[in-house]
Amino acid sequence: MFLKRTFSFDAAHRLIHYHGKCEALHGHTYRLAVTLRGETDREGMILDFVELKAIVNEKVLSRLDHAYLNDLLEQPTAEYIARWIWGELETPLARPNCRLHEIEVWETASSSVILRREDMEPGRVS
Ligand SMILES: Nc1nc2c(c(=O)[nH]1)N=C([C@H](O)[C@H](O)COP(=O)(O)OP(=O)(O)OP(=O)(O)O)CN2
Ligand SMILES: [Zn+2]
Repeated sequence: MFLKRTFSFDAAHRLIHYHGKCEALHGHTYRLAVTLRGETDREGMILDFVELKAIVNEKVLSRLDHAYLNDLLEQPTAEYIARWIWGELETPLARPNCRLHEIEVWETASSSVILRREDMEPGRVS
């Protein structure tokens, strides 16, 4: 079974290895979806939504919201932001009954990237 919770954060960035309007400093209201895959525990939950929110707030949103993303990543594309978020969340969300399955980052209402566990396997190009 899959469990998903969505979040949002506002951040500024510029794409330095890019020729076009996104080279210039600008901002987005990003949306983030965190999906776990697992089995229900004795409380009937894959993971308490409240706990998921607290972990994502502490590990990710506290660092990305109202931040300049180039301070964190040289080229803060949605792809690299998703990878960074995966690295921050994989261990804190790991449980005997579930683990991180997917990160989706929307840069605009119509554009998103999806990063799944299989993309993070060694040797995969992602
Ligand atoms: N594969 C990717 N392509 C682009 C990324 C990215 O992260 N991954 N990022 C950008 C820019 O950050 C840019 O801000 C997004 O541009 P655009 O989609 O044109 O966004 P707009 O808000 O201007 O959307 P409109 O629908 O044109 O108003 C570029 N590419
Ligand atoms: Zn942008």
